[in-house]
Amino acid sequence: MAATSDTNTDVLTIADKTLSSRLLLGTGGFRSLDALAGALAVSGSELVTVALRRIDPGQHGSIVDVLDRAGVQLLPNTAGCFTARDAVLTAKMAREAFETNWVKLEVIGDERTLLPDAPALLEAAEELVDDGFVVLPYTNDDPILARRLEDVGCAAVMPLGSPIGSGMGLLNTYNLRLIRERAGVPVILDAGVGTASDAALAMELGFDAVLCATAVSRAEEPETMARAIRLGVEAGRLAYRAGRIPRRLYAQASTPDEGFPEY
Ligand SMILES: CC(=O)[C@@H](O)[C@H](O)COP(=O)(O)O
Repeated sequence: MAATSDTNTDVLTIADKTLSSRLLLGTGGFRSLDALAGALAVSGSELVTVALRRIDPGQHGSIVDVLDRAGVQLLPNTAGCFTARDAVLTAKMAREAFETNWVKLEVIGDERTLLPDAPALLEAAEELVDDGFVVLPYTNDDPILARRLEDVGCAAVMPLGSPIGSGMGLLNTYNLRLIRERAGVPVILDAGVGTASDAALAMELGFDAVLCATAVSRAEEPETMARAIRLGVEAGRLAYRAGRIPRRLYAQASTPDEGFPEY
C-alpha cells in the first residue's frame, strides 16, 4: 500500500457505505444519555451499534433521539440472541424498526463467555444474506470460520480480540493476522478493547476498523477515553500505511558509517 498521511482519502468502504471514521462505537452501557452524547461527539464515529432488545425505537427521549441528533448511522445488532432462529427474527424486527437492512449479527454460545456459537452463527448469516441483509458477523478469532462467513456472503467479518466487556485486548494476534491476511472483505476488530493501545494494535495489524463499547462507556471519563481510542485507531492506521520496520534479532546502527543506508 502506498504510504500517505492523507487520512481524508483513506476511507473505509463496507458494501455500499463509505465511512471516514474507522471507529465504530457501541451505544449501550453508558451511565446517562448525556455521557453517550459526549462520547459520540468526540469519537468521530459515523456508524454505531444499537441492540434492538434493549431499546424501544419509537420511544422519544430515548437513545434513538441522541443518535439522531448526533447524525450517526445505526447498525442494529442481535445482542442477546442464543439461537440462529432468534437472531434471524431479531434482525428482521430491527429491519422494520430502524429501516435498514444492515445487521451486526451476534449469536451467543453461553452467558458466561458471551463467545459466538459458530455453527448457529454461520446458519443465521447464510439465511440473512439470502434474505437481502448486509451482514456483519461478530465471530471468534478463527480464520476458518471467518472464511466461511465471507463465503456465504457476509459484507465484513468482525473477530473478537477477547470476550465482550473483558477489556483483555487482543489475545491471539496470530489468528487475527491470519484472518486479516486471507479476508477479501473488511475486517473489524470487535470486542475486548480495553484501552487505546489495543485499538492501535488492531489497526497496525491491518484491521480496517475497530468496534468498541465497554472501554468507553465504563471508563471513568468516557469522553476522554473516546478521544484516546479515536486517536489510537488513527495512529494505528497511519502506522500500518507507513509500513513498520521489520523486527530484528540484533542491533543495527541507525546511522551508517558513510553515505545513505541501503534498502
Ligand atoms: C456493542 C457491541 O456491539 C458489543 O456487543 C461489542 O461486541 C463490543 O464489545 P466490547 O464491549 O468488549 O467493546
